[in-house]
Amino acid sequence: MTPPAAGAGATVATLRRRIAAQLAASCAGEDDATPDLDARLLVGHALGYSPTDLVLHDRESVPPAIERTVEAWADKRAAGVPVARILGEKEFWSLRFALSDGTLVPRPDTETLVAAALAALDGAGRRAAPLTILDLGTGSGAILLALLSELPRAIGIGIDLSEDAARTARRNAVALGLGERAHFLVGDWSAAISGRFDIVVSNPPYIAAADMADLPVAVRAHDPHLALDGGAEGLAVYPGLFDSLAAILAPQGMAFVEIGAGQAERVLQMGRERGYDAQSYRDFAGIERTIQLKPKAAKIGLEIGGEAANVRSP
Ligand SMILES: C[S@@+](CC[C@H](N)C(=O)[O-])C[C@H]1O[C@@H](n2cnc3c(N)ncnc32)[C@H](O)[C@@H]1O
Repeated sequence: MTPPAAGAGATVATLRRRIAAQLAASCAGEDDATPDLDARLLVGHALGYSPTDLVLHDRESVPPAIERTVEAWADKRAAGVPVARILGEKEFWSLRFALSDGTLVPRPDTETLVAAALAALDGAGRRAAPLTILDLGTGSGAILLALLSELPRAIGIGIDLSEDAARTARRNAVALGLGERAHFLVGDWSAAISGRFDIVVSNPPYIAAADMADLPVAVRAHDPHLALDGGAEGLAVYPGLFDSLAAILAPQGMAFVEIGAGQAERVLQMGRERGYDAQSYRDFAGIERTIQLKPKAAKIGLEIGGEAANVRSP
């Protein structure tokens, strides 16, 4: 079907189809292109409708100013800017996260880590316990805030080296009504943390140096380098992070870290060499995406705390 021309008094449906056709043409040949979804997100955002609600409003006419806004956004999308960067927000765990220059766009794959932590807590009968959570490299706060939204008695600290990210995470916590239970600090991983946590989570940078240049432009040009660069083999952060667990993980605590495709064997090994029980969880594509570490020796007692010192508030 030929998409309707611009300027013909667009309805929601005609605008959506025209934008989808423009985006399909601009991304022809890209495997992971989603022109229909992108068009729904752009039109829906401009009109204040969710992508699913949009279909209920298909016959409404679109005010010309909104049509022009959507057209400008579509031109940016066609030039390779991700939808989340155009709109300045991304949904993660069905929650809305504002983004800024210093934050990674949270990825659906990372929901594997959230689901793994919740499943492990359910298995231990601890979902309703007064838990403490530490999120290292918190970015937009996606992991910590998703967990807090599911764990009514938990409190948490998110740390990022990027002050911009820590500020954005704090804004997200307040916007999501979780500001009382989430605190954000600027710091170098857990260097300045004293106290032990029931749950330590991290999605560290894990792109290998050789792969950085091959990343899609949407990632390479729009996600912060600090959030991506995992050193020569992509595994540079894990040894230090795992070493630090001895000082920050409660005796019955659990750590969950995200990994890249093909990294599971070596990261599991790093965890086991340090005396942890280690297991992996797969994402929806079947890729081992999350590693869980648990101290082997069953120690008695649970330290609640997580007192942060010598770190700057954003
Ligand atoms: C892959 S991103 C993950 C962001 C977020 N947790 C998520 O899953 O969407 C890695 C994060 O680690 C942060 N980071 C990098 N080096 C760091 C360091 N030395 N100390 C603390 N955070 C760091 C980056 O700024 C970035 O926000």
